[in-house]
Amino acid sequence: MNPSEDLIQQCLVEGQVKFYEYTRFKDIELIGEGGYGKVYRAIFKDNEITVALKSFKGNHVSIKEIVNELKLHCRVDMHSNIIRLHGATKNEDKQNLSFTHYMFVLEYADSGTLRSYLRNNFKYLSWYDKINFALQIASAVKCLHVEGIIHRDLHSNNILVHQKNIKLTDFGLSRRLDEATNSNQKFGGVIAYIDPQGFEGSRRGNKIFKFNKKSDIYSIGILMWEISSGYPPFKDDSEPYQLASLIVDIKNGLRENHLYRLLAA
Ligand SMILES: Nc1ncnc2c1ncn2[C@@H]1O[C@H](COP(=O)(O)OP(=O)(O)OP(=O)(O)O)[C@@H](O)[C@H]1O
Repeated sequence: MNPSEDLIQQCLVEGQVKFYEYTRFKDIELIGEGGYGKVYRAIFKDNEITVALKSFKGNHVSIKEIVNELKLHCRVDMHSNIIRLHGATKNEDKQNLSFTHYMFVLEYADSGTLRSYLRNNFKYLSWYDKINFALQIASAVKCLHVEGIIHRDLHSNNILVHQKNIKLTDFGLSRRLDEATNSNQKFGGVIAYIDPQGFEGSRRGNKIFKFNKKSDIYSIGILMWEISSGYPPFKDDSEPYQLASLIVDIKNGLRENHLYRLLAA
């Protein structure tokens, strides 16, 4: 075992995360790939339950970040709108090894990301459904905040849908509030959802801007706009925004306009 894997091992030994032998899974099939690694659907042989297995690419993510995500996830693993962390497994396939072969074993969400769900189902959603989504997102984020965690990366590709219910996921960028407010933040996340104060560079007046609970609330506001309009924010196919100019425009007060979108539809 390499020394950094000790950190994960420590989480397992301390009983914070349950370990499952890889051989207890079958029908493992790739279903998605994010910036940090691959996601597989698999069946847990003991009870035939479908789960998601999340692996991590080498160089893109440090073991420290994986352990951070594991520990934060454990602290909020009791909310029905937060994807459940069942445990961890270790892929012994030596051909397929990258940085680490540990994988998270997660609850499987059967309807994909909120972004794709809205794209495919928006016309079938009632206002009751949309308000329900908004309430469930707010409730999941409230749970994080009560535990002193800020998510920092809330957007419609980090929110999954299962049986018409919200499942918040991806704590890769999340931090405990005390850590987040005591450290210089690199900002992550998807531009349109990021608290515009984060674009002020590292300084705002004489103060260094720290992402905080209100930053998550801003992202929820953007998500509510998206749920009510059915469009991803600032996505205009006829005139796509350049990233740099979008940042400047948002800094200068640009916001999405719900009425305009409805009329344009
Ligand atoms: N628990 C899950 N159940 C079902 N599908 C999932 C689950 N977790 C992830 N996926 C699918 O796998 C894809 C990749 O997920 P992942 O969290 O690795 O990346 P991402 O959020 O898209 O990107 P990044 O990690 O760079 O922010 C998702 O877009 C989703 O379609």
